[in-house]
Amino acid sequence: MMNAVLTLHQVSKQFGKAAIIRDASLRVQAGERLALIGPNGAGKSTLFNLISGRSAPSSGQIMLNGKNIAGLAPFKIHRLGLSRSFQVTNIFPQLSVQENLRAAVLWSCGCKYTFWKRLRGLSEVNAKVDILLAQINLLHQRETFAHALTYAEQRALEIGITIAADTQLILLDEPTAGMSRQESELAVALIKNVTINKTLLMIEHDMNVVFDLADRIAVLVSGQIIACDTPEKIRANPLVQAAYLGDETRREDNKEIFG
Ligand SMILES: Nc1ncnc2c1ncn2[C@@H]1O[C@H](COP(=O)(O)OP(=O)(O)OP(=O)(O)O)[C@@H](O)[C@H]1O
Repeated sequence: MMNAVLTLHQVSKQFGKAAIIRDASLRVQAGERLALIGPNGAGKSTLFNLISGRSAPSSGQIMLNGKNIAGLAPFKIHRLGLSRSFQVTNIFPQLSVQENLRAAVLWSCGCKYTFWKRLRGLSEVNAKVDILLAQINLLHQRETFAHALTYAEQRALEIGITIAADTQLILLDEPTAGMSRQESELAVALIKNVTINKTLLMIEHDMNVVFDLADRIAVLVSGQIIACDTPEKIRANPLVQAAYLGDETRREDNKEIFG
């Protein structure tokens, strides 16, 4: 059996009396790209919040490399090897692109202020920033204030911030939301590139992106994982088709994929 980087075992989350996540179990294998899909309000962001420590599950286990991380603080989970991006772009708009990345690199290695004074330390950080700039195709924008980037460039910067810590597991929340088809295609290429030899778990609504990027797809409906399989098997799964074609908001988009 392949190595699981992340394992969810019967994870549930209640908000008051409402059961939002119900007995979710999932294995994310080392090196795979797994997309979490599901209709609006299915609980995808809630599940990401449980995995990344923003909130604690009501019950169940979340194992990161064999260690139960359920209920740990986000920074502790990060130190154990998980980074996440958010649905809403999360950058420092008043800092330049390279300053954003430098801050992420410094934060990720737990560097204190004094670290800046050590030239060797600083040049190591700058070298890492250069690698990140190249990976996210923003070398030519290094001095640009983050607020002046295009939306797609801001999302790329956010991915750079997310991967700065070199964690084994990367969680991306709707990385192509709001992008044009052409921007999405560039973002997919970028994500493929930066997740080589990493493990990716991502929430994504755009089925073209999902089918292009994912090795496997997990489908969440009303807080339950109803299927987790290869893209082809998910496409042919009648339960998934019913869930998607029943989703009024995306019926037309989804007809193309499942219809
Ligand atoms: N803190 C909270 N308190 C109460 N209910 C919540 C809370 N957070 C989320 N919910 C509810 O949980 C359900 C799932 O929300 P969630 O945002 O996880 O869904 P989602 O699948 O990410 O949706 P979308 O695709 O629209 O982003 C929704 O009904 C939401 O109202």
